[in-house]
Amino acid sequence: MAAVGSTAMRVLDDMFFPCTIESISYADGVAVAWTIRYMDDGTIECITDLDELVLGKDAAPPCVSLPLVFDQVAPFLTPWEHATVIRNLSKDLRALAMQAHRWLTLVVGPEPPDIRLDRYLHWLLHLPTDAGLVKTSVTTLKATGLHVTDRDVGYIIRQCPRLLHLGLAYCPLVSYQIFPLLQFPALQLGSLDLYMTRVVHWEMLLLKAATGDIVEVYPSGLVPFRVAADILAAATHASHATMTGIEVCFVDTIQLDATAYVDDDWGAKHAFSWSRAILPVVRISGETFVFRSEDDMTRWLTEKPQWAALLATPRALRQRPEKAKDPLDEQAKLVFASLQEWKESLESQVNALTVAFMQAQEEHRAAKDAYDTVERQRVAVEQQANRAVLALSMGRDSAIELVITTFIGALLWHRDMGRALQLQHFVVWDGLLGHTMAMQLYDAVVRLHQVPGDGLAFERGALAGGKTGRNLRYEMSSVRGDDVLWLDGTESSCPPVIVATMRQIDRLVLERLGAVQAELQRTSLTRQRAMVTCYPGQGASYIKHCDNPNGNGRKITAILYLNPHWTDTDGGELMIHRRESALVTIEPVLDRLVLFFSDARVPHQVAPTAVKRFALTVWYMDWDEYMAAQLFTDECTHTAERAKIESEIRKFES
Ligand SMILES: O=C(O)CCC(=O)C(=O)O
Ligand SMILES: [Fe+2]
Repeated sequence: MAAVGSTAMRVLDDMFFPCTIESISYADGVAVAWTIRYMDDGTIECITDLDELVLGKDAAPPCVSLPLVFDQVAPFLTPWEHATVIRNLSKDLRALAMQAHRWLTLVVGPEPPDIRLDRYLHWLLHLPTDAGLVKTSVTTLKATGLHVTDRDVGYIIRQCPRLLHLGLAYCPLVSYQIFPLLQFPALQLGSLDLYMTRVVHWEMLLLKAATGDIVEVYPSGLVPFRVAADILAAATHASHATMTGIEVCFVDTIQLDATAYVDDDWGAKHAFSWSRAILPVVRISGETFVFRSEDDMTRWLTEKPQWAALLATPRALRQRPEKAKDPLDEQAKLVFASLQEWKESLESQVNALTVAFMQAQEEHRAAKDAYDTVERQRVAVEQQANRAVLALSMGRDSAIELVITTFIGALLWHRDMGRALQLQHFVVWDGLLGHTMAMQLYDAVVRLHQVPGDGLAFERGALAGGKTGRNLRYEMSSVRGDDVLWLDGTESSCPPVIVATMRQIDRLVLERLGAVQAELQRTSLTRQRAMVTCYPGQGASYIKHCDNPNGNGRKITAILYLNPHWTDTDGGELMIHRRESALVTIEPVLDRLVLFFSDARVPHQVAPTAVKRFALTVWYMDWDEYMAAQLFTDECTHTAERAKIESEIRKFES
């Protein structure tokens, strides 16, 4: 155990510093701190970690004392280094200085980067040493940040005859010319490691100017950087001057700060110290160089004043000399300009279309809103109307029902006409033909009734005819008091207005109503001949009946009334029988069309008429039912039917 006064070595970063133990502090009988005094500079320090001390016999103090070393180093130091660095370095320096001639390995590295220690290295290499006091090897020289050149490397090698390995880290300017040193037989140097060290293939650049003068440029001032090419490529303003294969461009758009760092193509960072914005970029045989500092450039320019003139007038040089116009270039420019124009016009079209599209979208949205609103109103009206029709069709007030039904017919037309037909089995539609055409039809019918011609003569309305219409037919004016004329429209003397009217009713029933009314959609409808009727007055009527009581094929009865002068007292109303003995009364006024299902759903009658009453009736047949009635009514049915009709007639007569 070491005692106060014994010698020791303080170990820091693998370095040994001789010291003596001044005092030892104890806590609970255990040593916790050692106060040591360094032998070289006499400073005192307190150590709490015993591992940092090597105690014992080997810890012999070196014979060189600090004042000696410091005195020799001092002349090489700047005042700043003197004040701040030397204290830390002195221990290293002294230890190293003792050993230089026995070094086997030397690694020169970049820390700390901002302290130039090449002077110390030179001093170290020349320092007389005492071989008896140094250790056998030193692995690392930590005095770094050296600006090592080929010359320095050569010097180190010559001064350290035992050096087996030399490592250079971040020494930027070492050339290939040092490699032959490795083969030099008098040296033992076995390996040279270049860690991130830029090796250039020239020591000195000889620039030959136009005058024939040679300009010497040392590598420490001019370094080829890939980034220099990038600077040049990025430059929007560069002035050029060329002299015998050397091109100098002054780039004035790159602002390099005094401390700008630029990566070179070895990945190393190089500090630029340019306070000016104008950066000369030199191109020699295709390689691009920049000066790392204004100092370097100044040195270079001092060698050759004509380059300085170039720098002094960079702005005058900025204008590139006008090239002779190449017609192809001109052509390309025109094409480019027209393409550019085209592109711009397309862009503006796209913009305009986008605006229009957005407007249209807006309008569409507004229109859709408006449509939705109206549609909602329509549905509400429709529902109200349907409710009213339904309520009335229960038979409470036939007069109002008629009005409502007519109203609905006028308002909602086909679709809702189909709905009305569905609900109440009949509909009334006023103004089928329009007044003019209706009057033409009226006139034609009256004329036919007055002046029968070409076989178009009215006859008494017949009854029965049975299911097929071919069985027993009879006339009985107390049952049916009209005169009738059947027309199919092909008769030569058939008035064209009748044909047009039939077509109009067809269009309504077959095309429109047939397309929307569910029951009619399922039926294949065909129209029969038209029947023109004239109730001659004097109380002529038609008693309550159904047009298709027995499956004779009639599906829809359509009656168009033709009485322009009808008044309340004329009678002849069509009376439709509803449930619970309610009656709907329909006046047979001009151009009023009544449609109803021909079967038992709509029993109806014609009230006694005081005046002549004209109408045109057509029946739309359910073709399947009609054909079945025609084909499958056998003789037996005929006989039974006939007997039944005869008994009916007797009943009427009695
Ligand atoms: O003319 C009318 O109003 C109805 C006639 C009728 O019911 C018929 O002919 O079957
Ligand atoms: Fe009828």
